[in-house]
Amino acid sequence: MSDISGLPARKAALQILDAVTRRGETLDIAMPRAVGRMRGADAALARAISAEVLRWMVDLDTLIDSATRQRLPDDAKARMVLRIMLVQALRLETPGHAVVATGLPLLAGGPRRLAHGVFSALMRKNAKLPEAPTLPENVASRWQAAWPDRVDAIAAALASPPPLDLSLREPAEIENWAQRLDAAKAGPATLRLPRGHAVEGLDGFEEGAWWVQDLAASLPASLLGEGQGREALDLCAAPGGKTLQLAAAGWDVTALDISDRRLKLLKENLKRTGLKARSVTADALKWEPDQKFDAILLDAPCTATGTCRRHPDVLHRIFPAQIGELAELQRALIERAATWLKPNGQLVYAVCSLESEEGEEQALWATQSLDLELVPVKAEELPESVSPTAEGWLRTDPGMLADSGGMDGFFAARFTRR
Ligand SMILES: C[S@@+](CC[C@H](N)C(=O)[O-])C[C@H]1O[C@@H](n2cnc3c(N)ncnc32)[C@H](O)[C@@H]1O
Repeated sequence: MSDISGLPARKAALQILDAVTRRGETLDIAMPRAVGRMRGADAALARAISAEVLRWMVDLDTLIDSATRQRLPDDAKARMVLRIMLVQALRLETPGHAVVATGLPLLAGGPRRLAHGVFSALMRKNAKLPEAPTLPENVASRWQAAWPDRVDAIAAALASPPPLDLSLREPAEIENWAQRLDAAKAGPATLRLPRGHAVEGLDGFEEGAWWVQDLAASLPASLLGEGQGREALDLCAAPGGKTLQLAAAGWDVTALDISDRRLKLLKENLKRTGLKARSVTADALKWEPDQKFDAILLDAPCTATGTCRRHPDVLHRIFPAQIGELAELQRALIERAATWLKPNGQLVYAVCSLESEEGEEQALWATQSLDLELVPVKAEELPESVSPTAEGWLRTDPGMLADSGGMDGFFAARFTRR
């Protein structure tokens, strides 16, 4: 059945969506296994279909339910195939005949007539998706409780994948690189390009003049300022966006991560940019340093719900149990890191999460329970588009900077030892 042109990409999309929604796998883990050695264009199509289904799943289901007399079970294969078919017609501009030709074979031996009927009925009715995706119920209730004034803007930001942000190795060269890349300035060291560029083909890639990093992701490391040769520990460092930033800001960096595979990417990034850092493969819960540090950046493992625009799988595989487990790990990491600071040293704790249990609540706990004192973030340390919170923390969300492409959701707080 794979003789039908375009069918392998749809089969891969079905496999990816199954892995995310049934087994809780990330898009990034499910994707390589599903696409195997598929042509680049097919693999990109499989990812685009999967990501769009994950973004619009609730609204696709509303359409499907409006056209079926008997509600299809949530986990029915026919429902997933219909989501795949509809999203192509409604979001990816795939012609109806191609949608049908590549969709129905996915249901070999199954309810093909039903799927064909539902798809055709919705197309005849000129079915449409809303302007902004509807959040899955559990996500909506969490974010509504945490960000009642921001939740609509966050959902609206989910409608499209984000632009491409580049962090510059030499921020002083920003005007020059903005011109060479025809890019907009998004922050003092960040350039922004429309999405869709092949990164390796861009001017400056080979010479390591920049690396890909969302504007929001570049803010936590910037809170540690210039290193002037002092010692910094980048705890949970790989694949290394923030290690590169710290090294470029003159810190003598030790970059630690538990994952050898991810540290390999960090080393490749160091090589390409010509920046230097020591790398250590270790579990931060067991490792003991033989020195203390002037600065520690703890970009902790988290649910990554702040990256929902590029990783919409988080909308369907993160539940309170995962948030609770990660929050526990984060506390253990903060507790250890706090003991590795030199007197007057600074610790920045950061997560790319929109869950207050991983962000705001951790910062409060750290100042109440550990030997740490908050060093409030000041407005002048941040790009014009971002302000510190009243508490002196940094909080971004995908609905910020909406007119120029948004930004990831991040939380960061800076402490010193009491
Ligand atoms: C949010 S990512 C770090 C991103 C990185 N700071 C950057 O800017 O590219 C979290 C990292 O924590 C690492 N990690 C998870 N548990 C760890 C542990 N117990 N010890 C050390 N690293 C850990 C993961 O391998 C992952 O690379």
